[in-house]
Amino acid sequence: MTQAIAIKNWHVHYGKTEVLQDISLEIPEKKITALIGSSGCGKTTLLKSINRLTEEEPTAATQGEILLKGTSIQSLPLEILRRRIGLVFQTPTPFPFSIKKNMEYGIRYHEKLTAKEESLLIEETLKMAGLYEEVKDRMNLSAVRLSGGQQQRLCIARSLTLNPDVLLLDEPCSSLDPKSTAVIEDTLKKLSKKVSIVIVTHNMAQAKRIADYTAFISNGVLVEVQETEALFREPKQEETRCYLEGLIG
Ligand SMILES: Nc1ncnc2c1ncn2[C@@H]1O[C@H](COP(=O)(O)OP(=O)(O)OP(=O)(O)O)[C@@H](O)[C@H]1O
Repeated sequence: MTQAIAIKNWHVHYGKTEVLQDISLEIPEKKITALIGSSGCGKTTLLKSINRLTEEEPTAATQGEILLKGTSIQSLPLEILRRRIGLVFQTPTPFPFSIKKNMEYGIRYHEKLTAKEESLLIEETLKMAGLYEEVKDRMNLSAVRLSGGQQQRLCIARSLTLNPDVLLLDEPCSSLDPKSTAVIEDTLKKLSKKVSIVIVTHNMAQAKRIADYTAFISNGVLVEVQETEALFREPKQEETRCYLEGLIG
C-alpha cells in the first residue's frame, strides 16, 4: 500500500512538557485515517504537525521526521506544503464574502487561470464537496448565510481548489447536527477515492462509520493503529479496549 504521509519518531514539546512522544505512523494514500483519544492526548498537535502549524507555536519544539510522499515536509517551502496538505478546522471558517469569492480566493492566489477554467474548477470542487446543487444558483450569497454544514462543505471545497494530496480535518462535525454530519461523512467517503484524509474525531461512532484505519493516542503516545473494523472488534492493547469501552477518557 502506498503511503501519503510517513511520520517517524515524532516528538513535540510545548515548553518542558512533551505532548507527543516518539510517534511513528503511516497514513495510507486515498484512505481515511481517524485519530482518536481522550481530550488533550495530542490528536490536534499531531494533525497540525503534518502541515507544520505546530512549529509556529512559540513554545513548541519538534524532533523526528514527517515525509509527504517520501519528501521531508521540512524541505518543502511552506506555501507548497500547505497547498499539498489542506486543513479544515473544527468550526467552519468561511471568509465573510460571497460563496463565489470564497472559492476564487485560493485559486487566484496560487494560479493564473482563464475565467472559463476557473469556473470549471469551482464547479468541479463544489461537486466533490457535495455542495454544488445547493449553491449553484446563489453563488453571490454571503457564505456566512449558509448553514453550518454547508459552510463546512464550502471550506472543504475551498481546500480542494488547490488540488491537495492530503486533507486534514480537525473535528469537522463537532458543531453540526446529525443530518449535516451525515452529509459531511458521505462527502468525505467519496472524497477519499481521490484525496488522502486524516480526521481527528471525538466521536468513535464516526470513526467506525467512515475511517479505513484508526489510530488511538493516549497521553501523547500512539498506542495502536489498525484497520478500523479490526481495532473496534479486537484491539491489540488493553488500554485501547478500556478506552473503546468507555472505561477511560
Ligand atoms: N500552543 C500550545 N502551548 C502549550 N500547550 C499546548 C498548546 N497546544 C496544545 N497544548 C497542550 O498539548 C496537549 C495536547 O493538546 P491537543 O490539542 O493536541 O490535544 P487533543 O487530543 O487534540 O485535545 P482535544 O481533543 O481536547 O482537542 C494538551 O495538554 C494541551 O493543553
